[in-house]
Amino acid sequence: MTQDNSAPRVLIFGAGSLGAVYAWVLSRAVPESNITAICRSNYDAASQNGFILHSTIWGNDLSVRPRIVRSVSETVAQSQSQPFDYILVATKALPTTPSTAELIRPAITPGRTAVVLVQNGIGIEEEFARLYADDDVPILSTVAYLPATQIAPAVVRHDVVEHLHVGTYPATGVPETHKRAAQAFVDLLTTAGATATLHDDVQAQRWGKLLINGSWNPICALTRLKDKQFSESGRSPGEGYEGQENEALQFVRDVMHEIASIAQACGHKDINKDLIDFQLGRMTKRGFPGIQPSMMADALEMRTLEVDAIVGNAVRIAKEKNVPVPLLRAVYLLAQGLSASFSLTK
Ligand SMILES: NC(=O)C1=CN([C@@H]2O[C@H](COP(=O)(O)OP(=O)(O)OC[C@H]3O[C@@H](n4cnc5c(N)ncnc54)[C@H](OP(=O)(O)O)[C@@H]3O)[C@@H](O)[C@H]2O)C=CC1
Ligand SMILES: CC(C)(CO)C(=O)C(=O)O
Repeated sequence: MTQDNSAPRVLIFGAGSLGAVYAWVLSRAVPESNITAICRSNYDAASQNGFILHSTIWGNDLSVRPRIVRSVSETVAQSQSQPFDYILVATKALPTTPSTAELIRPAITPGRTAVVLVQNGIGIEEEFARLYADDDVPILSTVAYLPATQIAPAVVRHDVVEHLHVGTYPATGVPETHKRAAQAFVDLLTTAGATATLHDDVQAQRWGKLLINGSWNPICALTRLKDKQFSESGRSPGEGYEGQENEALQFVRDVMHEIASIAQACGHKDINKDLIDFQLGRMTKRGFPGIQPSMMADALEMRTLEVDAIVGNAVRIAKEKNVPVPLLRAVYLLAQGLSASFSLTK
């Protein structure tokens, strides 16, 4: 495949559900030959057919054929001196050895490559910021509203919503070139026809999204119910639904309140009751059975759960700030236990 030197070059590390969606999205703004996807379990399928996307927003049977490689070293050897403009990290945010920050480092050209973290959770940027502290590498932290599931190798279903919130990490004290890299990435997605918003400080968006992920993701993973299914499971036989919040939904709301009180203790005053109503409303407006959060997809396949990035880090911050979070702590320990059980039963 010949590359277009006038267009940005993108490396996708973690070409699963979100990685595949963004490969397709970006292919509407840059040639497929400028996009490289590092694949692991879906390598054969992606090499043969590219990625197939079925989306309620963009349509069915959409396909994209980026360059497919197995590893960072393979792509570095192939690309010789041609630097990547963006490395999209769309793996689950898991504590691995070596870390993801270490794994992608050989593909980074300081002064040129921006690292775009497309991952849920809180505090996920720190391993990258620590390792690249002495290098000129913009770290773009992003918050994705994009429910997507890989339903077969390299085949992804996407539903309902698509929006990426983008900002530098950290929000302040970074060179102006890092702020420009964030703007350029938003412009690239907008040119591709996607929805992206630039934020001076994207951490408030992270906490706002954590209301959803810190509650629904582990609750759906633990119960194996989609969000709407769980909320309806709290209704007693014969009990009406409209206008009445049942026990299950009240429980999710209570967990969200604990997450909001941690965010407030960190200075994010907008993570409040109104935002909880809004985030809960996303689910109540949806038709039955609702959506399957990414952690539920992992639980059904008995894969390690992203429980520390999404719940554990928030519980640890709560402890530091003396914020009582008994429900969130219980959810964390149960989800952590479930995740640990997978390696025992495999
Ligand atoms: N799915 C969703 O609806 C949403 C997810 N998110 C967040 O986005 C992030 C990505 O989630 P999602 O797309 O669901 O994740 P998936 O599990 O679908 O995809 C992750 C991909 O990363 C690959 N991968 C992991 N480690 C490596 C490695 N060392 N080398 C090469 N490939 C690797 C996996 O390969 P393998 O299959 O071999 O394990 C898999 O293909 C998460 O932080 C999630 O919380 C945010 C919003 C919505
Ligand atoms: C809840 C959802 C789908 C929102 O986009 C998500 O972030 C996830 O599944 O992890």
